[in-house]
Amino acid sequence: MSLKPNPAGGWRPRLILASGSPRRLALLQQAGLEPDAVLPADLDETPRRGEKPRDHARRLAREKAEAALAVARGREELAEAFLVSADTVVSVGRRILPKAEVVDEAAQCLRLLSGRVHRVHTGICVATPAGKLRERVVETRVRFKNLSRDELESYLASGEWRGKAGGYAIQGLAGCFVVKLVGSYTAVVGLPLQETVAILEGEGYPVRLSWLNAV
Ligand SMILES: Cc1cn([C@H]2C[C@H](O)[C@@H](COP(=O)(O)OP(=O)(O)OP(=O)(O)O)O2)c(=O)[nH]c1=O
Repeated sequence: MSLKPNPAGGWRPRLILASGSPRRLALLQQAGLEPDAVLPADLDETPRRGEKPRDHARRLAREKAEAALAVARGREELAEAFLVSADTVVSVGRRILPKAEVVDEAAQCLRLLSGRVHRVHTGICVATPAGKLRERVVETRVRFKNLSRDELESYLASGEWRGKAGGYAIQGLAGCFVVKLVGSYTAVVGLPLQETVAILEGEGYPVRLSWLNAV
């Protein structure tokens, strides 16, 4: 890989985040990584018939990466970049819960999640400057307390569920519902940091270079 000078950071390779999620940007920054470009992909996220939740998360992460790569190819300054995309899916058994857009959807999800264990599958896809795609799905099990009618209504009134897989955001008020979590907290929020950093480092991206000046 031939490195080009990067105005944002010496000679480090360019980094693209293929996501419009502010949580994913914040998580990447938490890992000391500042993307040079943010390229959200607009995809049809409907699950295929019979598609398993983890396969769905893997496929969408890859499709987001491919869509963003097509855009990046047309931009000289993004040549030879690393790219990161992700997709988060909440499931109960084989059932994939929607990304709640209206209050009824969120209410249905939360009634289903109340007092039970569910799974959060976050697919990640890392594209390298050499054109390789590395994929991984991180699975986390989360148990919610029994939600009272009051809790449910207050949560729905907060609006925090909007645009979130399974109709909740663990990093907000819904953190109060979690009895137990086995797996990766950052994967539930939207980007599993340990696994993302491991893939980037394994492919030669100098992740820890940017940690040197972290306070
Ligand atoms: C379960 C859960 C999901 N989420 C969010 C993460 C994702 O943003 C969203 C799931 O939808 P995604 O389709 O994974 O992502 P997105 O549409 O928000 O962004 P993009 O496709 O551009 O990357 O739900 C939380 O923020 N907290 C949670 O606890």
